[in-house]
Amino acid sequence: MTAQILDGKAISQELIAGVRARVDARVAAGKPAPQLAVILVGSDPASQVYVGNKKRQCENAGIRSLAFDLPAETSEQELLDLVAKLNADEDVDGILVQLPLPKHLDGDKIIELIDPNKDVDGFHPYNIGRLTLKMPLLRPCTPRGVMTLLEKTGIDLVGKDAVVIGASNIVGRPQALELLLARATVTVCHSKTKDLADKVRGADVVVAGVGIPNFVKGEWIKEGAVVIDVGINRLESGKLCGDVEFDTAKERASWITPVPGGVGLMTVATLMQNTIDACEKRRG
Ligand SMILES: Nc1nc(=O)c2c([nH]1)NC[C@@H]1CN(c3ccc(C(=O)N[C@@H](CCC(=O)O)C(=O)O)cc3)C=[N+]21
Repeated sequence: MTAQILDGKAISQELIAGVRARVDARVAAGKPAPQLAVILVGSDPASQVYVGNKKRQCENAGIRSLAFDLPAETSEQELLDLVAKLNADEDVDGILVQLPLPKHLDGDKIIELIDPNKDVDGFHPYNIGRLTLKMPLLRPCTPRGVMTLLEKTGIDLVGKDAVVIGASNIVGRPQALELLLARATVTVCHSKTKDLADKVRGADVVVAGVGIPNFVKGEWIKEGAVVIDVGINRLESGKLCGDVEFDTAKERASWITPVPGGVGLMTVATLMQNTIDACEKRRG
């Protein structure tokens, strides 16, 4: 079998057009467009690329973006004060603190201070708790974007065997919760998992987010499985590649996401969705 490509570029553009229509409807009704605050501390080159993409997609979606580009030496108190100010600002709908933060800053502590109703990353313990309890509010962008891609395949997830590789707070764990909510049978694998290849061989859906180039071998993929590659690894050549051995996996999968042009673009489009969701919920 040769896989169909799940085109993150096309699907993310569809999503953004949908967000744009909701924003335009607000503006036509005399309401303010949503406003997203993006806080970037330091100058990590990958973060600068991602934040640049977020700003560009805000423009396409009609969302106002407020950029806070802070020096790497920013103190924890300064960052906490900024978040508190944005929490209190009625004209701010979403607050995003780009991760990873410089080592002297405690990301968990800062995320916990964000107003959960403005937590468009869906990282606050309140929002993760809501997802855990089957009452999602703001959902983490990457896993929600992956669920949108899975919907596009038309495959019913109920009762399917899903294997998530990676157990991070921003990808693996919330991805497992999303798949469980969709009533798949979920196995979460991580660096201590025994016989990973066998687990993947049994999977109808594989979601890989480990950050190691070509970590998941094509020969592990079950014929007809859906393969979602969340990895974004920059090779020394400057080329991007995912966590899955794409060329061999695509000969077995029914659907597969490319890198670049897959999940990464969906993450940003889903951030736009979360921002309009947060705005409509908070302001009406
Ligand atoms: N608070 C926070 N929220 C995030 O959502 C968040 C974060 N921190 N830290 C880092 C990760 C990573 N992330 C990506 C965003 C866009 C692409 C993206 O646009 N990717 C393009 C190309 C990227 C490129 O050219 O480097 C693609 O895959 O085709 C990828 C990855 C958001 N993250």
